[in-house]
Formats: sequence, structure tokens, C-alpha cells
Amino acid sequence: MSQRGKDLELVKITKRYGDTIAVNAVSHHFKPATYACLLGPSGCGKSSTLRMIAGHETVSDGSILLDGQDISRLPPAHRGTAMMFQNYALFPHLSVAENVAFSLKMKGEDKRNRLAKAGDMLELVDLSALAERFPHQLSGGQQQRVALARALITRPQVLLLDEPLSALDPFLRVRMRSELKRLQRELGISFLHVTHGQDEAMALADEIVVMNDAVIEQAGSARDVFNRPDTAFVAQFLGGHNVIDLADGRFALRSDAVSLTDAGTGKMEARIMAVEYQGTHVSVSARVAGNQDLMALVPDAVFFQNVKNPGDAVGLTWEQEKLHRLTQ
Ligand SMILES: Nc1ncnc2c1ncn2[C@@H]1O[C@H](COP(=O)(O)OP(=O)(O)OP(=O)(O)O)[C@@H](O)[C@H]1O
Repeated sequence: MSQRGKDLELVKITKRYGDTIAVNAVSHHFKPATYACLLGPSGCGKSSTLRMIAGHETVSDGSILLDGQDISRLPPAHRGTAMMFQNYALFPHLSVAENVAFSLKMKGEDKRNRLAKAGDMLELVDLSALAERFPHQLSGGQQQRVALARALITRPQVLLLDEPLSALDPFLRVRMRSELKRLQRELGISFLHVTHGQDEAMALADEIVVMNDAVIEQAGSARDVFNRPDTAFVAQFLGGHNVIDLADGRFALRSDAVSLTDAGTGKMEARIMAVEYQGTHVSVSARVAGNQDLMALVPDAVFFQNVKNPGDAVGLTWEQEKLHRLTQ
């Protein structure tokens, strides 16, 4: 049941709510059959962007093209997109199979056809055995699979997912994460997944699109965005980096690139503020001149060769090429 993916293009889309500009002239080209994550802090405009693509929110300015066709003024059901909501929005009085088949009923398909298609979708998400149950008889993870099947039954070219994993416990979240990725690959369509979790985005995304303050701050593969953040915001939001101001500019420096040395022998002198044991690594926070705190992520075995404690004076050092220049 593989479907060929289509490319989705946002051309200067803007969303205004009264005086609030939630999305400010955002342009982006999502390649076909990509798992893309829209990542950013609360209020940066991720959901508004997704809802405009889905057609649940009007576009104040700009256009949305799917496979070259302007879909920005079409009703949601005619766009070739489908949305899976955060709270799943299942109908409590309908069985699992009827929930999944619901949109086909609205389209007037006959019962036999709709139940057959719903059966295929339930198989896809591994829920065939629970077709006759009602939503309240399902676990959170199972409800989510129903919501997925219900969105996929419309055969969308782009599946839009708004914080799809946020209601699940951490264990299930990781399991559903790989499930989503598997489905995306198997179907060969694009998934556009909104999250504020950088771990989630890095684990899933072929492409991470980082939003901040109503605009896209940076987009690229997880590895590129992590290793070559453009701005201090991206470096800090993705985590694992220090942002340091040096005489010749502002730089990102990965915490695992910082080593501790004896006082007087490093590139910077510092005083240890906190030490946290994290299993494979020890995270050491150290204050340098100007009250900047730098984080060093030291491998467990290395740290315990020469244990340091809060209050100790140390040197911090790194290889020069590990400094990554930031544009702002
Ligand atoms: N219906 C609305 N009316 C007025 N303002 C809104 C409306 N929906 C969103 N906003 C505002 O638009 C901005 C962007 O909101 P949006 O929900 O798109 O952000 P988000 O990045 O998805 O945030 P979150 O992660 O908290 O869901 C916020 O300032 C928000 O308060």
C-alpha cells in the first residue's frame, strides 16, 4: 500500500491573530517522503503552522503548495493532508473500527467497503484484535494507534502530527516513536511532526525545522543542526552545547568537547559549581571569569581518575577546531 510522496511547499505563510503574529512569512520546502519535525519552544508558532497546512486555520498571507498545487484555500478533507490531534479526539460512542472508518462514512462509501478499509488500517497499526472495542476500553498507546489509523485511512500525502507522543508515558513514548518512523517509511509519505522535545526530534527526523519567535531559525538533518547550529538560540535549545563569547566572536562548543585540567594549565580558569553523575558521563558545571557557566561532559572513567568537587579550581580546555562560530 505504498504511496508516492509529494512535496509540500510553504510560501511566505503568515498567521495573525489580531495583533499577534504567530507565524511570520515562513517559507520552506519539505521534500517528498520525509520525516520532518517542527521543533521549538512554547508559543513559537509550530501548531499554527501545522493547522494552516491542515486547513484548520486560515492563512492570513502566503500560500501552501502540495505537489505544486495551491491548497491553501481548500477545505481540510480536499487537501491531501490529514491531521492527528494531540488528544486523539476519538468518538467515545463509536467502536475502534467505526472510529477509523468515520471519514469514509462522511464521504458516502458503503459500509462493506469502509469496514474493509478500516480493517486494513487496523492491521497496519497492529490493532486488528481490538476492532470492536470502544475508546474507553483502550490504553493511551492503543488510542493513539486508532487515531493514527483514522488519519491514515484518507490516504494523505502528508500526515500532520501535533505533539503526538506527549500524552504517553516515557516508555511508551520511545516505543511509539519507532512505530511512527516505521509507518512513515512503509507508507512512503511525508510526516510533519510538531514537538518541543529536542530528543524526540533528533531521534525521528530526517529533517529538523527549528522555529523561534514565529520564524524558522534553522533547518537541516538532525546531525547538521546539532553540529552546526547557526545561532545561540539553536545551540541552546538543542542542548549539549556551551555558548561562549570570546574576543573574536560568539561560539558554540559541545559540552563533550570540554575537558578538565589542573588549575593554571587550561584555556580558561574556572571554579566548579556542580557535579552530576549521569552513568556513562559526569556533567560538571564550572564558572569562568565574567560569571559565565560552562558545562563539561566528562566520560565516567576519565572523571574518576581525577575526581573534582564543587569549589575546586580547575582549568578548562578544548581543541580549537571544536569551536563553532555562531552568527548571532
Ligand atoms: N486562536 C488564537 N488566538 C489568539 N492567539 C493565538 C491563538 N492560537 C495561538 N495564538 C498565539 O500565537 C502564538 C503561537 O501559538 P502556537 O500555538 O502556534 O505556538 P506553539 O509553538 O505551537 O506553542 P505550544 O508548543 O505551546 O503549543 C502564541 O503567542 C499564541 O498565544
